[in-house]
Amino acid sequence: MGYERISDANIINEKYMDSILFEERLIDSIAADTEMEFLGEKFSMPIFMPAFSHLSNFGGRELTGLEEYSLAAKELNVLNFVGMVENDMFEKIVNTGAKTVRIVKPYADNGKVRDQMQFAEAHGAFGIGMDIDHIFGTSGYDICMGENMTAQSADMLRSYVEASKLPFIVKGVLSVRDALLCADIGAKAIIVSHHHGRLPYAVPPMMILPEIKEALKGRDVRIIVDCGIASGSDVYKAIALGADAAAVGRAMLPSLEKDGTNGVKSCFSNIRDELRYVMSFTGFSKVRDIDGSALRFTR
Ligand SMILES: Cc1cc2nc3c(=O)[nH]c(=O)nc-3n(C[C@H](O)[C@H](O)[C@H](O)COP(=O)(O)O)c2cc1C
Repeated sequence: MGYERISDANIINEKYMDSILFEERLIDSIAADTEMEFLGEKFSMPIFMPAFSHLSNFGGRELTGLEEYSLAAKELNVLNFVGMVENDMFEKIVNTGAKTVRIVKPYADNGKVRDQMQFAEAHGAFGIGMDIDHIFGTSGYDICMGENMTAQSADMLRSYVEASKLPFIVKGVLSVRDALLCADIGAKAIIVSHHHGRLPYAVPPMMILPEIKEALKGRDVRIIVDCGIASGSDVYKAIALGADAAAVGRAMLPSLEKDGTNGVKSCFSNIRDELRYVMSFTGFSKVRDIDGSALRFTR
């Protein structure tokens, strides 16, 4: 039999997540509750919106997909994220009333980075951040939607943190080394992610998560995980391995496309219900109590 090489980090990631199984702990268990706290605010579940961009008006509807999922975030009381957008679109998103983190691109035009961060702060963002895993393309620095990206030093990141009163979140952390640098520059949270497989053979975020969690012990840095998270079981595994919350991106796209805000609400509610179910089955009634003791690793 031939051996087929797999470099796609999305496939490697799915296989890793599916290799983790649950024990049951039913005696003395009570029905779980999915409320949680993140950076001083209460949310209904540890399941956050993704930092998306480029979503236009699905089905010819009036609002863009970005606004539709932001409305769902507001109605569900979950933390909202948005990625590469111009200021006018950011304003529409924040005006939905969703608590929103703006993830700014590592633009080569540093004035644009600072302008977008300042705009976010002035218009009521919950937090700001940067996706540091979108610096490189295969020919050098990446170009996205005609915008050049460039390298970001620790000093540059620190200067963004110092320029704002908002919590700063670094997205695209996939090593203990970068996680510790994020703590050093004063980031309040990181998103452990490979940005849907930008790097071939990228380590599954959940595989490296326990090491990152351990390295950040005693540092004031919260952890979010994304990539391939599509069910309550996936969210549970992320939390059990050390995350405070997980973000669901591509898995909610079909519901968003079909039914807009209501589709996303129903998708997230289903994921939350499965999370609650697995928590109850494994003996954890509160999100903050979940640990890895009910996980079984099969590889
Ligand atoms: C259509 C689309 C647009 C995205 N735009 C951004 C972006 O502008 N900024 C960013 O940090 N990540 C962006 N992402 C990456 C997601 O935030 C997320 O990290 C990635 O899709 C992995 O999560 P998932 O597997 O749940 O989709 C985008 C992803 C998709 C599919």
